[in-house]
Amino acid sequence: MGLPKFTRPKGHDDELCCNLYVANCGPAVGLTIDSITSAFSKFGTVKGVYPADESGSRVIVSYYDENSAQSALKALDRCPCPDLGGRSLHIRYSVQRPQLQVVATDSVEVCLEASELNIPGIYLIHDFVSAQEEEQLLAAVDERPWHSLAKRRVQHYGYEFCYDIRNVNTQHRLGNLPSFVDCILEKIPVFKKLDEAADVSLDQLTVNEYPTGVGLSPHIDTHSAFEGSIYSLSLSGPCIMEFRGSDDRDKERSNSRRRAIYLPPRSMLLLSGEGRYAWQHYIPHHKVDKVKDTVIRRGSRRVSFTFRKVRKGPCQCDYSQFCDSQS
Ligand SMILES: O=C(O)CCC(=O)C(=O)O
Ligand SMILES: [Fe+2]
Repeated sequence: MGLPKFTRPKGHDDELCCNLYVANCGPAVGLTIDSITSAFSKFGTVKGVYPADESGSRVIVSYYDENSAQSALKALDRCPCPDLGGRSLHIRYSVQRPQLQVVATDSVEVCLEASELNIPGIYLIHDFVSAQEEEQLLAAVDERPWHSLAKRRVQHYGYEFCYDIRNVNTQHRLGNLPSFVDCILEKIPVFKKLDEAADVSLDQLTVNEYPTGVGLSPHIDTHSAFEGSIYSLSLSGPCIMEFRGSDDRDKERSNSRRRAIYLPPRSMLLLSGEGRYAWQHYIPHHKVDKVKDTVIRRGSRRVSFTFRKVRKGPCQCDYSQFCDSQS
């Protein structure tokens, strides 16, 4: 049986419940599960004693009855416990995390191909760069200075992207895109076969480095900042990218407007048309992703190269409700 996952109760600290989080208690401090069970059984029938984490010195004592838990907490918290070698325990209430429910309602089938997504304008090409090119691209960015944001690091080329205004300062050009991305830019025109209208002359690059488990909040890239084609190359580690149809305010229906795609390293994603202008994209903050029936661990980092073309005039897209140029 898997380990039950417990957390602190949401409400007031002294709200009654059946489970106690007991610190300074467990095999790592010389107390067996049997001796802990026996000591806590004085206050009522113990349903189970489980490790609270990997430390070996914190356990969850679970009773059938709240009153038993309350009595144990009152008697044993911060008092030397004679049945446990005089050890002083630190005890709080704890509730079981509704984990299965979260997974069930929160998960969305992850597609492997963009065509399965059913979002117009989204395309994915696997193995867009070779393993050797991937290595060279990573080495090139690692030789250059990173700029640290709260949870990830970035580099900007061509134009700087300003996160506070979610836009670029078109008056301040940093220069040409660096020559180490030539091997990518040369191949970009193959997207024309998938999307005739794809922009292939790109002048802005943001490199993002995400540590394991770090994702990206839902957003639509500002319409007035960039033209209609946004390319994102994934390197080093995989992730999933989710999409949310942003006009859907009805929570009941929101699942039908949520889609997800698996982005393996070396794949190139194109967001264009409706997928670029009218769907939010984001990367869930997960350390592992469930893709079909396989659990895939995110690597120690994912590095993405996002190529865009800075817009010089107002956006005139057909999605005015999402367009900052038209509102
Ligand atoms: O990391 C990525 O693949 C996406 C980055 C992104 O959406 C952005 O910078 O706007
Ligand atoms: Fe984006």
